[in-house]
Amino acid sequence: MSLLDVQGLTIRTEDGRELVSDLSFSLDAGERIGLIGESGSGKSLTTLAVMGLLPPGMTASGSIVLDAPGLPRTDVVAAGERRLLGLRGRAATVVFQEPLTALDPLMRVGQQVAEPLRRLKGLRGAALRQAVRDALAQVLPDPDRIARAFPHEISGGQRQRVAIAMALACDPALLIADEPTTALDVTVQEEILELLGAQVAERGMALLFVSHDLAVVSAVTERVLVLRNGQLVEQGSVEQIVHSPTHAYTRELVGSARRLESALERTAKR
Ligand SMILES: Nc1ncnc2c1ncn2[C@@H]1O[C@H](COP(=O)(O)OP(=O)(O)OP(=O)(O)O)[C@@H](O)[C@H]1O
Repeated sequence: MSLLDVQGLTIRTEDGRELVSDLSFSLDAGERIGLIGESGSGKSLTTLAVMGLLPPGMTASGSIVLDAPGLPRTDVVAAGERRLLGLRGRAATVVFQEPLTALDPLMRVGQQVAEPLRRLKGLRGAALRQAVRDALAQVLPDPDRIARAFPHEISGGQRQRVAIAMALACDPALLIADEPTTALDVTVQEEILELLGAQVAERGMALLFVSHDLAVVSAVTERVLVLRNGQLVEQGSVEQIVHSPTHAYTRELVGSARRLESALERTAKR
C-alpha cells in the first residue's frame, strides 16, 4: 500500500481554468521522488493540494490518499479541515523555498519550534524545552543560541535549517520540500541538500522534492516525475531521465542542465 496515492488530480481556478490536469502518481514509504518542471508547470500547486492547502477559490478533483502508519487513511481532496489538521505535520509536512514564510518574524526561534511539538506531541515544560533543543541540535551546531534568536538575527541557511527542524519535529512519514534551496547561495544549497538527504535516510522518511533544477533533484531522489503545463509528461528513475529521456521536453531540461554544467566548468577553469 502506498504512503501517498494521487489519482486523476485536477486543479482548477474559480473561473474553470485547469492548472493541473489528471495527474497520477504514487509514493511508497521511504521512497524519494522528484517533481520537476519549469516555472508555472504546477509543481507548487500539486504540493499544496497534497497538504490540503490550495489557495482560496481553487478546487481539486480526483483523489490524494495519504496512508501513514498510525494515522487514519485519508483522501485529502474529500477530507474536512479538522481531519487535515490532525494529519499535517505527522502524515506529511512541507518545507518551502523561502524559510521566512514558515517563520514568524516577531517570535524567537525556540518558541516557534516548540509550537508543533506542543500541538502535535502534547509536550510541556522541561520535556518541551528538551525536545526543542534536540530538534535544533539535529540541524545546527549551536541550538541554544539559535533558539534565543529572532529569525532576522540568523542567516538564510540557518533559517532554512530551522524550518527543516520544525518540519521534522513530529516525525512525518512524508516530507515535501518545495524548492528548499533555491533562495540560498550555492555553497549553502549543498549543505542544506546534504542535511535533508541525511535526515530523510536516517528517519526512513519518504521525500517529495520539488525543483526546476534537474541536477539538484537527481542528487537527492531516486525517481523523477516531469511536469509541463500541469501535465505529467514523463516519469522514470533518475538514471533513465538523465541518460535516456524520451519526451522532447525532458530532453530539453536535460540539455539545458548539461549546458549549464559545462558553462560552469569552463568558468571554473579560467
Ligand atoms: N493563486 C493562484 N491564482 C491563480 N493562478 C495561480 C495561483 N497560483 C498559481 N497559479 C498559476 O498556476 C500555474 C502553476 O503554478 P505553480 O506555482 O504550481 O507552478 P510551479 O511549477 O510551482 O512554478 P514555480 O517554480 O514558478 O513556483 C501557473 O500558471 C500559475 O500562474
